[in-house]
Amino acid sequence: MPKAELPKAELHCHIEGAATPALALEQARKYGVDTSRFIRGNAYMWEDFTSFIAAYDLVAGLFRTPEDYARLAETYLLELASFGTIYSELFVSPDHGEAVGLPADAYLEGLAAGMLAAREKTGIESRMTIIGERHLGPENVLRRARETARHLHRHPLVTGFNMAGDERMNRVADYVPAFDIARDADLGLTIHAGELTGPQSVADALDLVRPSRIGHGVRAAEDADLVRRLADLGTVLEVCPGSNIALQVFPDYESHPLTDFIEAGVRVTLNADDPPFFHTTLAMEYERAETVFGLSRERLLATTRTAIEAAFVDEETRARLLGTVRRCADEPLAAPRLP
Ligand SMILES: Nc1ncnc2[nH]cnc12
Ligand SMILES: [Zn+2]
Repeated sequence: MPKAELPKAELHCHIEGAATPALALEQARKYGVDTSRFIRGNAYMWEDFTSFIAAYDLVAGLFRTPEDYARLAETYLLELASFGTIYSELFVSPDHGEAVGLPADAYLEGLAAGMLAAREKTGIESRMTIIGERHLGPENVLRRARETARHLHRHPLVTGFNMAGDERMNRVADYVPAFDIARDADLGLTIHAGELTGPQSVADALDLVRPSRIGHGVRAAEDADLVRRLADLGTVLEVCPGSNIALQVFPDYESHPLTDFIEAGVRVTLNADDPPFFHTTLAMEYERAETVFGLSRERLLATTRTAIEAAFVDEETRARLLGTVRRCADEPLAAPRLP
């Protein structure tokens, strides 16, 4: 563990989007796949949201067995732990497993093996939130919610339900039955909204899904009443500044509303979304929050605390992780002591 690392926690990282180009290239060699369409040098190639999702799907297609997914999760979590991350909530998408013939069960078991191996080696805690992909349509997301509710007991690391994908397609209302099933199954709820479309999608998410967290939510900044509503409700935003700039949700960091939300009392967390696709890491997000957005060390610690408070974990785990953050706040130069 490097010295004097501020404890970090993330609530928003898509596991397939965490594969580095180097790991993707190794997988491509293993399966004899030509990657020249989507990897050049050490970078993924895409230019807008649509081509990003296309590249992302091609990378996901390079992971085909439970062992591949175990390696992906363990590699990513070990990297997170190396810079002081104590908790990571991975967004996992069984649609990607199914696309290469890997059933959801085997997909989740592979990921869980990697998560447990990383915890064994470093103490990093992690959980999985199941993604329904919006652009695959309401029926598909509903099927995913039903299956997730059924699989809960077999996969104790699955604790949440989410919808990602192309927010420009269909209406939030079309997906309400899926979220109702997930809520009834006691899964934590979060939903991508206010990233590719405006504040109305955040308002719809609050009205119809009633999630405790929103993925991105940044375009809510265009509506002052909505920002007040987020603050009053205590809804936690999973803010991903590097992703927002890479996907041109905002032209530059000066236009990004992170600090406006904080000043308005909205609860925010820092996240990397799909780190290598957006040339970022969680460490870089924390670093940038300090150097570009001007957040103090106390504010960064508060951000980690908010993430742990909003994490989809059992109360015992939450208390233990909050204890780690508290000890670091008391001892400003101490590295996080993982259990
Ligand atoms: N930034 C993002 N927005 C919506 N869906 C995604 N899936 C992976 N990354 C995403
Ligand atoms: Zn996302």
